[in-house]
Formats: sequence, C-alpha cells, structure tokens
Amino acid sequence: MGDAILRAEALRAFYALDIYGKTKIIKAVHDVDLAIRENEIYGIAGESGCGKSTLLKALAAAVEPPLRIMGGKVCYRVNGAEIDVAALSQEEKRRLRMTYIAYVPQGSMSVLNPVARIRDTYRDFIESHLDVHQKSDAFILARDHLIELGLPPKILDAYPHQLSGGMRQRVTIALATLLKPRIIIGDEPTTALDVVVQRGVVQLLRDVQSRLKNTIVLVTHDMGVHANIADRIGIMYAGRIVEEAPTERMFSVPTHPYTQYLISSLPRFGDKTPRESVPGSPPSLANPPSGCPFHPRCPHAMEICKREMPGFTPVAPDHRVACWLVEEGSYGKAA
Ligand SMILES: Nc1ncnc2c1ncn2[C@@H]1O[C@H](COP(=O)(O)OP(=O)(O)OP(=O)(O)O)[C@@H](O)[C@H]1O
Repeated sequence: MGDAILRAEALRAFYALDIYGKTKIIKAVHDVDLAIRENEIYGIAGESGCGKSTLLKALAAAVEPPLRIMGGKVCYRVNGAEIDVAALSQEEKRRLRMTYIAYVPQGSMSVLNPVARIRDTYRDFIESHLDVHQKSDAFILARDHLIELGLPPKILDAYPHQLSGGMRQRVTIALATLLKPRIIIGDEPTTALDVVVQRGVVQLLRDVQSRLKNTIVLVTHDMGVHANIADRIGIMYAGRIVEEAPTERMFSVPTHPYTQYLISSLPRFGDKTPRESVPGSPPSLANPPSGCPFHPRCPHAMEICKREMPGFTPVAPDHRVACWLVEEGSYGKAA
C-alpha cells in the first residue's frame, strides 16, 4: 500500500434543480474526506440513494449539470505530483480519461454498440485514444489485452447480443482498462448479474488490479461483493462517509450503528434467525436531518446527535468512525 493517489477533501457535490422557477438543492455528497491509496481496492457501500454514484462522478471528474461541486476538492497524484482536478482544462481532463483514470458508470454495458461487432467498438475506442490507425494494429492490441485478462479473443467477432450479460460486462471492463489506467472507478459493475456470473466479474477486476498494479474504487450496495474484493471499505450514509476500515475489520468490528445494521442484515450460512434490517427509511437529501443524519433511525441517538454532526474518531489503525457514541467514549456499547 502506497501514498494517496486520489484524494477528496471536504468535498461537496450537490444537484441544483430548477423546479417551476424555484431552485431545489440535493446534497448528494457532503463534506467527504477520502485518501485512496495506490494499489488498493477501495469499496464504497451504502443503501440506494445515499450518494455513491454521485461521489464516483465527482472523483472521476465527470461532473455535469445539474451536478455541481459546491466545495472542497478532488486531487490526483500524477507522476509524483498532486494536481487539483478543478485546475484542469477540459482537454487535460479528456487526456487523463482512460489513460490515467477510467470510469465505468452504471449500465456501462450500453457503451457496446448493439449493431457493431465488439472488434469495431474496440477499434473506435483505440483510434480515438491512441495513435493507432492501422486496423490490424488496433486488432492486435485488443486481442492481446483480452488474452492477458484471460478472455477468449474470439469474442471480438461477436455482436453484443450474442454474449451473456456477464461476458458483456467483462468486455466493458476490458475496454475501460485497455490503456492501462492507474485508477479504475466502477459503479455497480456486478449489479443485475446472477451470483455465479458476479463471481467472474469480481475475479476479472481482481486480475486487472493485480496485473496493472493500479487502484480500483468500486461502488456496490452488495456487501458480499465488498467482502470478496475490497481492501478497505467506506460506508456512506446520506451523502457522508460515516465509517471507514479495512474490510476484515469492518465485518468483524462494525462500529457505527448504521454499519452494524448493514452487516447484521447479511445472511449467515446455517443461521435461519430473521436478519435485522435498518429501521425507518432513508432521509431525503433535499432536506437532510440536522446533526448526524442517521439519528432519526438510530436506536442509540442522544441529544447531541440531533444537533451536531460528529467528526471522525480513529478507533484502530485505519479505522475511523463519525459517531457521537464513539466520540463520547461509549464505543462498544452500541453493539
Ligand atoms: N441527475 C440527477 N438529478 C437530480 N438528482 C439526482 C440525479 N442523480 C441522482 N440524484 C439524487 O441524488 C441523490 C444521490 O443519488 P446517487 O445516485 O448518487 O445515489 P446512489 O447511492 O448511487 O444510489 P443507487 O444505489 O440507487 O444508484 C439521490 O437523492 C438522487 O435522487
């Protein structure tokens, strides 16, 4: 594990919507501090609508209206120097995309043109990013990359509809990693795939990471996928990271009451007792609760939780939690 290659500092990314002349602000990412390291797989987890995809867009410098960066910054470490993404021109961002940072958004399988063979999609991609205009050169590059990732090169001759959902997703990941980016940002790459197929996609991501020795930031609401792949996990609630820890520790000592619900709601082999899910419903990010946004659903909420957002408290090496129970020394009593 090395230095931070991707950093967010007090990052705020809000949607500004114009509804009948009135501006509605959705606080999708709120005061997020992250330091993602070289050569790690960092998982971001949390329930639907908590801001995971928005955080990825901000980290990938793929912010478009109505989304706006309202505060803080995102920095990349490129060739040993840290650069502030906000200082980059559109052209500089375009150049970094795919060669330095690859963003695989949700539903990215749709990048595969349904009426073109996979080889043509690969060729278009290669031609628009590299100085390779010989059809055969592009083909060799694509074929070698697929072989390197253990995928059958004959899929280059297929149309997307001839491939299974899992293979389409793998082809998409292979395409995004063709130029060997230092950072891959993936949004729910295993969602909508059945469990067996998911395993293949997770394995491919692992292989990519160990071959390229790069960094993967992965969003999925599936804690099982995080358990299988992530080195560290950040738990997101209502636009904020509320807990961060190495994966094993997150599963063995979940400390934020929200994380405890997330972990205890997972099925356990041989245990048929009903699993406890998070009570209540997620807050509206247009009008988030005061103080700690989890307080209305938290069985341990205290007065201070309603008034003030807690800062992060380190509870072990690499493990930090934003919860008043921990801050006030009641750590462990929430379990
Ligand atoms: N283009 C958009 N315009 C307006 N609001 C949006 C837009 N995209 C997302 N939002 C809102 O921002 C908040 C965070 O959404 P986001 O998609 O980042 O969450 P998520 O955790 O990725 O959810 P999911 O797992 O369902 O994809 C939600 O309240 C959502 O309704």
